[in-house]
Amino acid sequence: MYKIAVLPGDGIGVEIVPEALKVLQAIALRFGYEFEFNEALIGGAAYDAVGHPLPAETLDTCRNSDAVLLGAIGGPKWDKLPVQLRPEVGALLPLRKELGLFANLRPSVLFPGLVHASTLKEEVIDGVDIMVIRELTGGLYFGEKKREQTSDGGQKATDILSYSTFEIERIVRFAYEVARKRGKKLCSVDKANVLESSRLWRETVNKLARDYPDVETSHMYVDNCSMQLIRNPRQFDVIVTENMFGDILTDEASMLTGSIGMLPSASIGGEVGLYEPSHGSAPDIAGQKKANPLATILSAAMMLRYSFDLEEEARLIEQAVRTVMEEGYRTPDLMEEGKTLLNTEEIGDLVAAKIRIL
Ligand SMILES: NC(=O)c1ccc[n+]([C@@H]2O[C@H](COP(=O)([O-])OP(=O)(O)OC[C@H]3O[C@@H](n4cnc5c(N)ncnc54)[C@H](O)[C@@H]3O)[C@@H](O)[C@H]2O)c1
Ligand SMILES: CC(C)[C@H](C(=O)O)[C@@H](O)C(=O)O
Ligand SMILES: [Mg+2]
Repeated sequence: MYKIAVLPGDGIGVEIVPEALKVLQAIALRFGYEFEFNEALIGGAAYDAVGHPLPAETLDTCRNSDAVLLGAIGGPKWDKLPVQLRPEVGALLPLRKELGLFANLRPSVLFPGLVHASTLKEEVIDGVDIMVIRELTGGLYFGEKKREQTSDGGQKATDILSYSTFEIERIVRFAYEVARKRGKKLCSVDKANVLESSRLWRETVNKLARDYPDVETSHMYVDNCSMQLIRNPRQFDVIVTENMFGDILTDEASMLTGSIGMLPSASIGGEVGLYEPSHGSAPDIAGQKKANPLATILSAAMMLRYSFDLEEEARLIEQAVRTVMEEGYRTPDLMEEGKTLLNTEEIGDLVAAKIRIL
Protein backbone atom coordinates (compact mmCIF):
# COMPACT_ATOMS: atom_id res chain seq x y z
CA MET A 1 0.00 0.00 0.00
CA TYR A 2 1.24 3.48 -0.89
CA LYS A 3 0.18 6.47 1.16
CA ILE A 4 -0.22 9.65 -0.88
CA ALA A 5 -0.79 13.10 0.62
CA VAL A 6 -3.16 14.97 -1.67
CA LEU A 7 -3.04 18.78 -1.59
CA PRO A 8 -5.41 20.25 -4.21
CA GLY A 9 -4.79 23.89 -3.18
CA ASP A 10 -6.37 26.79 -5.04
CA GLY A 11 -7.88 27.77 -8.38
CA ILE A 12 -7.68 24.98 -10.93
CA GLY A 13 -5.83 22.85 -8.34
CA VAL A 14 -9.18 21.51 -7.13
CA GLU A 15 -10.18 20.61 -10.70
CA ILE A 16 -7.01 18.91 -11.93
CA VAL A 17 -6.02 16.86 -8.86
CA PRO A 18 -9.17 14.66 -8.93
CA GLU A 19 -8.29 13.71 -12.52
CA ALA A 20 -4.85 12.50 -11.45
CA LEU A 21 -6.46 10.51 -8.62
CA LYS A 22 -8.81 8.92 -11.13
CA VAL A 23 -5.83 7.80 -13.18
CA LEU A 24 -3.98 6.49 -10.12
CA GLN A 25 -7.11 4.53 -9.18
CA ALA A 26 -7.15 2.99 -12.64
CA ILE A 27 -3.51 1.96 -12.14
CA ALA A 28 -4.34 0.52 -8.70
CA LEU A 29 -7.18 -1.56 -10.15
CA ARG A 30 -5.21 -2.82 -13.09
CA PHE A 31 -2.07 -3.80 -11.16
CA GLY A 32 -3.65 -4.70 -7.82
CA TYR A 33 -2.10 -1.94 -5.72
CA GLU A 34 -3.76 0.08 -3.05
CA PHE A 35 -3.25 3.83 -2.89
CA GLU A 36 -4.38 5.56 0.28
CA PHE A 37 -5.16 9.21 -0.46
CA ASN A 38 -4.99 11.60 2.48
CA GLU A 39 -6.25 15.03 1.55
CA ALA A 40 -4.88 18.10 3.34
CA LEU A 41 -5.24 21.86 3.11
CA ILE A 42 -2.63 24.13 1.54
CA GLY A 43 -2.39 27.64 0.11
CA GLY A 44 -5.21 30.17 0.11
CA ALA A 45 -7.72 27.42 0.89
CA ALA A 46 -5.79 26.60 4.07
CA TYR A 47 -5.44 30.26 5.00
CA ASP A 48 -9.20 30.75 4.63
CA ALA A 49 -9.99 27.64 6.68
CA VAL A 50 -7.43 27.78 9.47
CA GLY A 51 -5.51 31.07 9.13
CA HIS A 52 -2.23 29.70 7.73
CA PRO A 53 -1.32 28.57 4.18
CA LEU A 54 0.77 25.63 5.46
CA PRO A 55 -0.90 24.21 8.58
CA ALA A 56 1.27 21.97 10.77
CA GLU A 57 -1.14 19.05 10.15
CA THR A 58 -0.53 19.36 6.41
CA LEU A 59 3.21 19.10 6.86
CA ASP A 60 2.66 16.10 9.17
CA THR A 61 0.42 14.44 6.59
CA CYS A 62 3.15 14.92 3.96
CA ARG A 63 5.86 13.58 6.25
CA ASN A 64 3.75 10.53 7.06
CA SER A 65 3.16 9.72 3.39
CA ASP A 66 5.15 7.95 0.70
CA ALA A 67 4.64 10.83 -1.74
CA VAL A 68 2.79 14.14 -2.08
CA LEU A 69 0.56 15.20 -4.98
CA LEU A 70 -0.06 18.95 -5.18
CA GLY A 71 -2.37 20.90 -7.50
CA ALA A 72 -1.50 24.59 -7.37
CA ILE A 73 -1.64 27.43 -4.89
CA GLY A 74 -2.17 31.18 -4.90
CA GLY A 75 -4.45 33.69 -6.54
CA PRO A 76 -5.48 37.35 -6.41
CA LYS A 77 -7.58 36.81 -3.29
CA TRP A 78 -4.42 36.22 -1.21
CA ASP A 79 -1.95 38.54 -2.98
CA LYS A 80 -2.28 41.32 -0.44
CA LEU A 81 -1.68 39.22 2.66
CA PRO A 82 1.52 39.82 4.65
CA VAL A 83 4.23 38.02 2.73
CA GLN A 84 4.68 35.12 5.19
CA LEU A 85 0.99 34.29 4.84
CA ARG A 86 0.92 34.38 1.05
CA PRO A 87 0.47 30.90 -0.40
CA GLU A 88 3.70 31.05 -2.44
CA VAL A 89 6.07 32.23 0.30
CA GLY A 90 4.11 30.90 3.27
CA ALA A 91 3.32 27.42 1.93
CA LEU A 92 4.99 26.22 -1.24
CA LEU A 93 8.55 27.37 -0.55
CA PRO A 94 8.61 26.14 3.07
CA LEU A 95 7.06 22.84 1.99
CA ARG A 96 9.89 22.30 -0.52
CA LYS A 97 12.51 23.44 1.99
CA GLU A 98 11.14 21.49 4.96
CA LEU A 99 11.05 18.29 2.96
CA GLY A 100 14.58 18.93 1.63
CA LEU A 101 13.52 18.76 -2.02
CA PHE A 102 16.55 20.25 -3.74
CA ALA A 103 16.06 18.62 -7.16
CA ASN A 104 13.17 19.69 -9.36
CA LEU A 105 12.76 17.69 -12.56
CA ARG A 106 10.70 19.26 -15.32
CA PRO A 107 10.58 17.16 -18.48
CA SER A 108 9.62 19.00 -21.63
CA VAL A 109 8.50 16.29 -24.00
CA LEU A 110 6.48 16.83 -27.15
CA PHE A 111 3.88 14.13 -27.68
CA PRO A 112 3.68 13.42 -31.42
CA GLY A 113 -0.05 14.17 -31.54
CA LEU A 114 0.59 17.72 -30.33
CA VAL A 115 3.11 18.77 -32.94
CA HIS A 116 0.61 21.24 -34.42
CA ALA A 117 -0.77 22.43 -31.07
CA SER A 118 2.36 24.42 -30.27
CA THR A 119 2.78 27.98 -31.44
CA LEU A 120 6.19 26.88 -32.76
CA LYS A 121 6.93 25.26 -36.11
CA GLU A 122 6.85 21.48 -36.48
CA GLU A 123 10.39 21.27 -37.87
CA VAL A 124 11.71 23.05 -34.76
CA ILE A 125 9.91 21.08 -32.06
CA ASP A 126 9.37 17.62 -33.55
CA GLY A 127 11.05 15.10 -31.23
CA VAL A 128 11.80 17.52 -28.38
CA ASP A 129 12.72 15.66 -25.19
CA ILE A 130 14.47 17.86 -22.62
CA MET A 131 14.89 17.31 -18.90
CA VAL A 132 15.36 20.55 -17.02
CA ILE A 133 16.80 20.04 -13.54
CA ARG A 134 16.16 23.06 -11.40
CA GLU A 135 17.85 23.61 -8.03
CA LEU A 136 14.89 24.12 -5.71
CA THR A 137 15.92 25.02 -2.19
CA GLY A 138 18.54 27.74 -2.65
CA GLY A 139 19.28 30.93 -4.54
CA LEU A 140 17.22 34.11 -4.60
CA TYR A 141 14.09 32.41 -3.32
CA PHE A 142 15.66 31.60 0.02
CA GLY A 143 18.27 34.36 0.43
CA GLU A 144 17.82 37.19 2.91
CA LYS A 145 15.15 39.70 1.92
CA LYS A 146 14.73 43.16 3.33
CA ARG A 147 13.10 46.50 2.79
CA GLU A 148 14.63 49.76 4.08
CA GLN A 149 13.73 53.44 3.97
CA THR A 150 16.15 55.63 2.05
CA SER A 151 17.13 59.21 2.94
CA ASP A 152 15.36 60.56 -0.16
CA GLY A 153 12.05 59.28 1.22
CA GLY A 154 11.98 56.22 -1.02
CA GLN A 155 12.69 52.60 -0.19
CA LYS A 156 15.33 50.03 -0.97
CA ALA A 157 14.53 46.35 -1.38
CA THR A 158 17.10 43.55 -1.31
CA ASP A 159 17.01 39.85 -2.22
CA ILE A 160 20.25 37.94 -1.72
CA LEU A 161 21.32 35.32 -4.25
CA SER A 162 23.82 32.87 -2.79
CA TYR A 163 24.89 29.30 -3.44
CA SER A 164 27.40 27.16 -1.55
CA THR A 165 29.70 24.62 -3.16
CA PHE A 166 27.75 21.91 -1.33
CA GLU A 167 24.44 23.01 -2.84
CA ILE A 168 25.87 23.27 -6.34
CA GLU A 169 27.68 19.94 -6.18
CA ARG A 170 24.57 18.20 -4.90
CA ILE A 171 22.34 19.30 -7.78
CA VAL A 172 24.99 19.04 -10.48
CA ARG A 173 25.95 15.48 -9.51
CA PHE A 174 22.27 14.62 -9.52
CA ALA A 175 21.97 16.09 -13.03
CA TYR A 176 25.01 14.18 -14.28
CA GLU A 177 23.49 10.93 -13.04
CA VAL A 178 20.29 11.73 -14.92
CA ALA A 179 22.21 12.70 -18.07
CA ARG A 180 24.16 9.45 -17.90
CA LYS A 181 20.91 7.51 -18.19
CA ARG A 182 19.60 9.67 -21.06
CA GLY A 183 21.37 11.31 -24.02
CA LYS A 184 24.66 11.89 -22.09
CA LYS A 185 24.63 15.65 -22.64
CA LEU A 186 24.53 18.15 -19.79
CA CYS A 187 24.15 21.87 -20.36
CA SER A 188 24.71 23.99 -17.26
CA VAL A 189 22.95 27.34 -17.48
CA ASP A 190 24.21 30.36 -15.55
CA LYS A 191 25.04 34.04 -15.76
CA ALA A 192 28.75 33.70 -15.01
CA ASN A 193 29.56 36.81 -17.03
CA VAL A 194 27.89 38.87 -14.29
CA LEU A 195 27.06 36.93 -11.13
CA GLU A 196 29.55 35.66 -8.54
CA SER A 197 27.22 32.83 -7.58
CA SER A 198 27.22 31.76 -11.23
CA ARG A 199 31.01 31.84 -11.37
CA LEU A 200 31.17 29.45 -8.41
CA TRP A 201 28.46 27.38 -10.12
CA ARG A 202 30.49 27.11 -13.34
CA GLU A 203 33.77 26.30 -11.55
CA THR A 204 31.99 23.57 -9.60
CA VAL A 205 30.48 22.07 -12.75
CA ASN A 206 33.93 22.03 -14.39
CA LYS A 207 35.40 20.18 -11.41
CA LEU A 208 32.63 17.58 -11.41
CA ALA A 209 32.84 17.15 -15.18
CA ARG A 210 36.06 15.18 -14.64
CA ASP A 211 34.05 12.49 -12.82
CA TYR A 212 31.68 12.15 -15.77
CA PRO A 213 33.85 11.80 -18.90
CA ASP A 214 31.06 9.85 -20.58
CA VAL A 215 28.76 12.90 -20.42
CA GLU A 216 29.34 15.86 -22.72
CA THR A 217 29.37 19.03 -20.59
CA SER A 218 28.57 22.49 -21.90
CA HIS A 219 27.85 25.89 -20.35
CA MET A 220 25.40 28.48 -21.56
CA TYR A 221 24.39 31.91 -20.34
CA VAL A 222 20.75 32.03 -19.32
CA ASP A 223 19.81 34.77 -21.79
CA ASN A 224 21.27 32.75 -24.66
CA CYS A 225 19.55 29.60 -23.35
CA SER A 226 16.16 31.27 -23.39
CA MET A 227 16.75 32.09 -27.06
CA GLN A 228 18.23 28.67 -27.98
CA LEU A 229 15.23 26.87 -26.46
CA ILE A 230 13.05 28.47 -29.13
CA ARG A 231 15.64 28.51 -31.96
CA ASN A 232 16.76 24.89 -31.72
CA PRO A 233 15.40 23.03 -28.69
CA ARG A 234 16.58 19.64 -29.91
CA GLN A 235 20.19 20.58 -29.12
CA PHE A 236 19.35 20.03 -25.42
CA ASP A 237 19.23 16.79 -23.46
CA VAL A 238 19.60 17.68 -19.76
CA ILE A 239 19.76 21.27 -18.53
CA VAL A 240 20.84 22.01 -14.97
CA THR A 241 20.36 25.44 -13.49
CA GLU A 242 19.73 27.47 -10.36
CA ASN A 243 16.33 28.05 -8.83
CA MET A 244 15.03 31.19 -10.52
CA PHE A 245 16.55 30.59 -13.94
CA GLY A 246 14.92 27.15 -13.81
CA ASP A 247 11.56 28.63 -12.92
CA ILE A 248 11.61 30.96 -15.89
CA LEU A 249 13.17 28.60 -18.44
CA THR A 250 10.68 25.83 -17.67
CA ASP A 251 7.64 28.01 -18.33
CA GLU A 252 9.30 28.85 -21.64
CA ALA A 253 10.15 25.20 -22.32
CA SER A 254 6.54 24.24 -21.64
CA MET A 255 5.53 25.84 -24.92
CA LEU A 256 7.68 23.32 -26.78
CA THR A 257 5.15 20.73 -25.61
CA GLY A 258 2.14 22.72 -26.78
CA SER A 259 0.97 24.17 -23.47
CA ILE A 260 1.98 24.92 -19.91
CA GLY A 261 -0.80 22.46 -19.10
CA MET A 262 1.47 19.63 -20.31
CA LEU A 263 4.49 20.26 -18.07
CA PRO A 264 4.73 17.99 -15.02
CA SER A 265 7.30 18.13 -12.26
CA ALA A 266 8.91 16.01 -9.59
CA SER A 267 10.68 17.52 -6.61
CA ILE A 268 12.92 14.94 -5.02
CA GLY A 269 16.10 14.38 -3.05
CA GLY A 270 14.53 14.82 0.38
CA GLU A 271 12.27 13.06 2.85
CA VAL A 272 9.31 12.45 0.56
CA GLY A 273 8.81 13.30 -3.13
CA LEU A 274 6.47 16.14 -4.14
CA TYR A 275 4.71 15.96 -7.49
CA GLU A 276 2.96 18.94 -9.01
CA PRO A 277 2.30 20.49 -12.39
CA SER A 278 4.75 23.29 -13.24
CA HIS A 279 1.94 25.77 -13.80
CA GLY A 280 -0.02 27.80 -11.28
CA SER A 281 -3.61 28.07 -10.14
CA ALA A 282 -4.71 29.78 -13.38
CA PRO A 283 -7.27 32.12 -11.80
CA ASP A 284 -8.36 33.27 -15.27
CA ILE A 285 -9.90 29.87 -16.08
CA ALA A 286 -10.59 28.48 -12.59
CA GLY A 287 -14.03 26.99 -12.02
CA GLN A 288 -14.78 26.69 -15.73
CA LYS A 289 -13.67 23.07 -16.32
CA LYS A 290 -11.27 24.34 -18.97
CA ALA A 291 -8.03 23.42 -17.20
CA ASN A 292 -5.77 20.85 -18.79
CA PRO A 293 -5.26 18.09 -16.17
CA LEU A 294 -2.47 16.35 -18.10
CA ALA A 295 0.48 18.05 -16.37
CA THR A 296 -0.93 16.78 -13.07
CA ILE A 297 -1.64 13.32 -14.47
CA LEU A 298 1.92 13.19 -15.86
CA SER A 299 3.20 14.34 -12.44
CA ALA A 300 1.41 11.32 -10.95
CA ALA A 301 3.33 9.19 -13.48
CA MET A 302 6.55 10.76 -12.23
CA MET A 303 5.49 9.85 -8.67
CA LEU A 304 5.17 6.20 -9.67
CA ARG A 305 8.59 6.34 -11.33
CA TYR A 306 10.63 8.29 -8.78
CA SER A 307 8.96 7.57 -5.43
CA PHE A 308 7.57 4.07 -5.95
CA ASP A 309 9.92 2.69 -8.62
CA LEU A 310 6.92 1.59 -10.73
CA GLU A 311 8.39 2.25 -14.16
CA GLU A 312 5.97 0.11 -16.17
CA GLU A 313 2.98 1.79 -14.53
CA ALA A 314 4.47 5.26 -15.08
CA ARG A 315 4.99 4.48 -18.76
CA LEU A 316 1.44 3.23 -19.07
CA ILE A 317 0.12 6.60 -17.85
CA GLU A 318 2.35 8.40 -20.35
CA GLN A 319 1.21 6.06 -23.12
CA ALA A 320 -2.43 6.67 -22.18
CA VAL A 321 -1.90 10.44 -22.42
CA ARG A 322 -0.08 10.04 -25.74
CA THR A 323 -2.94 7.95 -27.13
CA VAL A 324 -5.64 10.41 -26.04
CA MET A 325 -3.69 13.21 -27.71
CA GLU A 326 -3.17 11.19 -30.88
CA GLU A 327 -6.89 10.48 -31.04
CA GLY A 328 -7.44 14.25 -31.14
CA TYR A 329 -9.08 15.04 -27.78
CA ARG A 330 -8.15 18.42 -26.38
CA THR A 331 -8.71 20.95 -23.61
CA PRO A 332 -8.93 24.55 -24.92
CA ASP A 333 -5.23 25.33 -24.34
CA LEU A 334 -4.31 22.71 -26.98
CA MET A 335 -7.27 23.15 -29.30
CA GLU A 336 -6.71 23.05 -33.04
CA GLU A 337 -9.08 22.82 -35.98
CA GLY A 338 -10.52 19.36 -36.54
CA LYS A 339 -9.94 18.18 -32.96
CA THR A 340 -12.50 17.39 -30.29
CA LEU A 341 -12.88 19.86 -27.43
CA LEU A 342 -13.38 18.25 -24.02
CA ASN A 343 -13.50 19.54 -20.47
CA THR A 344 -11.12 18.74 -17.61
CA GLU A 345 -13.10 15.76 -16.33
CA GLU A 346 -13.69 14.27 -19.76
CA ILE A 347 -9.97 14.26 -20.54
CA GLY A 348 -9.28 12.63 -17.15
CA ASP A 349 -11.95 9.98 -17.85
CA LEU A 350 -10.42 9.18 -21.23
CA VAL A 351 -6.91 8.76 -19.83
CA ALA A 352 -8.21 6.53 -17.03
CA ALA A 353 -10.17 4.47 -19.59
CA LYS A 354 -7.01 3.96 -21.67
CA ILE A 355 -5.19 2.66 -18.59
CA ARG A 356 -7.80 -0.09 -18.41
CA ILE A 357 -7.47 -1.19 -22.04
CA LEU A 358 -3.93 -0.43 -23.28
N1 LIG B 1 3.25 25.56 -8.13
C1 LIG B 1 2.28 26.45 -7.95
O1 LIG B 1 1.37 26.22 -7.18
C2 LIG B 1 2.31 27.72 -8.73
C3 LIG B 1 3.07 27.84 -9.90
C4 LIG B 1 3.02 29.03 -10.62
C5 LIG B 1 2.19 30.06 -10.21
N2 LIG B 1 1.48 29.91 -9.06
C6 LIG B 1 0.51 30.93 -8.62
O2 LIG B 1 -0.64 30.81 -9.47
C7 LIG B 1 -1.27 32.09 -9.58
C8 LIG B 1 -1.45 32.45 -11.07
O3 LIG B 1 -0.16 32.65 -11.65
P1 LIG B 1 0.08 32.93 -13.20
O4 LIG B 1 -1.19 33.39 -13.83
O5 LIG B 1 1.28 33.73 -13.32
O6 LIG B 1 0.50 31.48 -13.79
P2 LIG B 1 -0.42 30.23 -14.17
O7 LIG B 1 0.52 29.14 -14.53
O8 LIG B 1 -1.40 29.96 -13.11
O9 LIG B 1 -1.21 30.70 -15.48
C9 LIG B 1 -0.55 31.25 -16.61
C10 LIG B 1 -1.45 31.07 -17.86
O10 LIG B 1 -1.44 29.69 -18.22
C11 LIG B 1 -2.74 29.15 -18.21
N3 LIG B 1 -2.70 27.81 -17.61
C12 LIG B 1 -1.97 27.43 -16.53
N4 LIG B 1 -2.20 26.16 -16.24
C13 LIG B 1 -3.09 25.70 -17.16
C14 LIG B 1 -3.72 24.44 -17.39
N5 LIG B 1 -3.48 23.38 -16.62
N6 LIG B 1 -4.59 24.36 -18.41
C15 LIG B 1 -4.84 25.40 -19.20
N7 LIG B 1 -4.26 26.62 -19.06
C16 LIG B 1 -3.40 26.77 -18.03
C17 LIG B 1 -3.57 30.10 -17.34
O11 LIG B 1 -4.93 30.05 -17.69
C18 LIG B 1 -2.90 31.43 -17.61
O12 LIG B 1 -3.44 32.02 -18.77
C19 LIG B 1 -0.37 33.06 -8.82
O13 LIG B 1 -0.92 33.22 -7.54
C20 LIG B 1 0.96 32.36 -8.76
O14 LIG B 1 1.76 32.76 -7.68
C21 LIG B 1 1.49 28.77 -8.33
C1 LIG C 1 4.52 29.82 -7.13
C2 LIG C 1 6.01 29.91 -7.20
C3 LIG C 1 6.59 30.10 -5.83
C4 LIG C 1 6.64 28.70 -7.91
C5 LIG C 1 8.14 28.91 -8.07
O1 LIG C 1 8.58 29.99 -8.48
O2 LIG C 1 8.87 27.95 -7.80
C6 LIG C 1 6.09 28.38 -9.28
O3 LIG C 1 6.26 29.42 -10.19
C7 LIG C 1 6.69 27.11 -9.81
O4 LIG C 1 7.27 27.14 -10.90
O5 LIG C 1 6.57 26.06 -9.14
MG1 LIG D 1 7.04 28.80 -12.05
